[in-house]
Amino acid sequence: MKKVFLYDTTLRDGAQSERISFSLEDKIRIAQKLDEFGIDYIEGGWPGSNPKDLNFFKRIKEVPLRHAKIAAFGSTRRAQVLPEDDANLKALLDSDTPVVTIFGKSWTLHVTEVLRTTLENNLKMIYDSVKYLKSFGKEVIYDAEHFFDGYKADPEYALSTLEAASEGGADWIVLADTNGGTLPWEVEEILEKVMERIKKPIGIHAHNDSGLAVANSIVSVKKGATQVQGTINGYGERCGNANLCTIIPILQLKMNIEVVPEEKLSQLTDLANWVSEIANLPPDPSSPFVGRSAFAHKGGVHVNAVLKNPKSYEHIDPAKVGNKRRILVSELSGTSTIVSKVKEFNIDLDRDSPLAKLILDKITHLENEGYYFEGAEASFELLVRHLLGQETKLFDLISLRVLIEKIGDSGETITEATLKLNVKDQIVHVAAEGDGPVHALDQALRKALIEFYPELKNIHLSDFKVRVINGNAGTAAKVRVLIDSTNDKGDTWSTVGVSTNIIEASWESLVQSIEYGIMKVREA
Ligand SMILES: CC(=O)SCCNC(=O)CCNC(=O)[C@H](O)C(C)(C)COP(=O)(O)OP(=O)(O)OC[C@H]1O[C@@H](n2cnc3c(N)ncnc32)[C@H](O)[C@@H]1OP(=O)(O)O
Ligand SMILES: CC(=O)C(=O)O
Repeated sequence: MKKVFLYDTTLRDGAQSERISFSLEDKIRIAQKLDEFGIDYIEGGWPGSNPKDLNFFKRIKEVPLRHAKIAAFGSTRRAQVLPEDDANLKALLDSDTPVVTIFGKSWTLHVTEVLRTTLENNLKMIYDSVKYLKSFGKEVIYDAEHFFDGYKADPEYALSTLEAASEGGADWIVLADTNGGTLPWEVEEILEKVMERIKKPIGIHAHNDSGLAVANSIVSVKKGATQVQGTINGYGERCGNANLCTIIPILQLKMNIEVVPEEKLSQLTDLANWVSEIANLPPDPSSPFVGRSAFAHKGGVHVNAVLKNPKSYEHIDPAKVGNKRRILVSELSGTSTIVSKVKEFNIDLDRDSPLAKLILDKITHLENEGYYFEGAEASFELLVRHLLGQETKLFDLISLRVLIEKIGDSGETITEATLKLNVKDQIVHVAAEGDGPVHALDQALRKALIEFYPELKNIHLSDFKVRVINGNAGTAAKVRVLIDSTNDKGDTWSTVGVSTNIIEASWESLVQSIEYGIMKVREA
């Protein structure tokens, strides 16, 4: 099998994603990370588009890269302009990159209706632009925009556009499924025809509008394409681009094509999460290979089998891509799940023990009441420890009161919580204000406990989610409150509370969050 080159366009096509706006600093950091990971080509942006992209190419020249080549992206020359007078081609050359990628039109509809020029002139635009860039010694990648749609409309014309690029001296001909509507077998058939005519290295650039970008990329490689363009996490305009985080492990683990060093592959999950952090988008838990749920087992039957042999429900070893197996506890669990899960807390339980059965019954009952342990593993651990008779309670509640006062439509809302607790046989009575009822309760609880549990100062609430469980009961519906917490070491944990009263559900979740945080500090 020939070498397959990875071409990343997260910084250009990925940035065309609806919710993404990378800063210049973000772009530099992502480029460095992609280089370290072993990506062959990094498309940095369109220098003719905006000052940020222009500056990216200035800045990246100062950054020592180990492996990747930086590509600047743009279009062929404008219809009525000579290459040497074309502002876009000038900006590409000014970027001073070793690689320049230009896209041109393959589809007659785009030539006549979008460029509004003749079919003949479009061929000249492609040929002239590539030839001009080649005369400056650039590696030129020609992206044939809408190639598959163009081929379906007029195969001869679409092929003649590739010939124009090839004759102009393009080093690569990349076929783009720009609208993402092509099916894998169409890609295969069309690629075969292209390869009969064009004797240049071929690449694929697929969009995901039919959910087929990865499939179309993979069949292209199978047919002989040696460059795959895509983005980290599949970011891109509309439904995104081909997801390199899916393509890389498929090529490497299933098709035996080494595209990155093996040790880098085991950093793929970290890379995906890191880029999503920079993009300020939550990671997609269902993302193949790298998602948090990619190797999460929930059904009792699955967990039972995975514990006997992971291959029974895992298509690869998660460690190969830096991910990990997770066993989820829920009403769908069996005793095998419980035994395996409590082992994570260093508790050995026999599968046939009454305690394993008791924990399972309790979970099933509580989930029926609206609890959700899969998303609140700290609450599960506390529950197990209580059932084992281990004391984790920090205090006894004597009374709790929350007052909310607002006078007049424009008056400020004041929220105050009062707590009376028995902490280590001392009665503590405190009040605190907060931005809302949960904040006020949190503030009061901290005030009451800090002198007994000074570790509390390093525990913080990071997220608070409320979900109505039986919505048709209106305001009498039960609510589930999930609280995420963190500590100064970066550990995170989640707890759950359920009640028809949002304050009570929040209190339950809040108390557990603090109990768990203190328990972990003391264990350590
Ligand atoms: C398939 C892809 O993903 S291509 C990449 C798409 N990405 C972007 O568009 C992001 C960056 N784009 C931009 O910043 C701006 O659109 C610019 C700077 C490139 C152009 O801005 P403007 O000059 O104001 O033009 P505008 O965006 O309104 O229209 C695009 C022009 O490019 C022309 N054009 C489109 N494709 C090509 C091509 N392959 N070769 C030459 N010209 C082209 C269009 O015909 C249109 O010109 P016209 O209306 O005079 O015919
Ligand atoms: C080149 C490109 O981004 C496309 O055709 O989709």
